[in-house]
Amino acid sequence: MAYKERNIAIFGYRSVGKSSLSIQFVQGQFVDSYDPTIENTFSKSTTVNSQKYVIKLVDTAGQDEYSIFPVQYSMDFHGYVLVYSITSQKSFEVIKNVYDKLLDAMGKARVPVVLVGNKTDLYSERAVSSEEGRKLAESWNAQFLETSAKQNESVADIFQKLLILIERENGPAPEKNSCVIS
Ligand SMILES: Nc1nc2c(ncn2[C@@H]2O[C@H](COP(=O)(O)OP(=O)(O)OP(=O)(O)O)[C@@H](O)[C@H]2O)c(=O)[nH]1
Repeated sequence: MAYKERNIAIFGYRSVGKSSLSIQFVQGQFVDSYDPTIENTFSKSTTVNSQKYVIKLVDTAGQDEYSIFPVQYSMDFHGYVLVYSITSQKSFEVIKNVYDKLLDAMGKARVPVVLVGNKTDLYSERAVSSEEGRKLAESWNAQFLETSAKQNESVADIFQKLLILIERENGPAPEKNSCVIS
């Protein structure tokens, strides 16, 4: 069966776990060291609903509230993973900012996005409630997940959900209703 190529970029404040989520998804391992990313591209095949996909995953350099949205990420990308850490209110504020800039750069009212609250294993340091995350995602019409890259919790679900969203966005138009009212 033919496979579909999907380009996905992962955004978020510094140190929220973008690289760790990418490496956990692509290589199935967690590296407990911190090495700030400039930009990294990963490739991974996966199957969702019997459709094969090859994902090109671009792990970006951490953004902050002053970052200018890198315009190259608004072109040729099918969907986005927006990550904050549940231990950092600051990272939650930054991700709202990143989302606004992303929409501006794309010139669209909505884009396929999965909002991810990472580091659930650090539950004693939680600073952002699940409810806050869920509400933000709802306001964006996006999907929401909490994950732990460390414990490989819900990491593959991020990409499964995003591929389904992208499919909806790019899929064939719904069949016209052939019912004629006279
Ligand atoms: N406990 C815990 N630590 C995590 C988790 N995910 C990432 N970390 C740690 O958080 C630190 C930053 O992780 P990275 O994956 O490098 O974060 P990043 O968002 O790619 O960082 P930048 O490249 O600076 O933007 C590292 O020390 C990771 O080991 C997680 O789910 N749980």
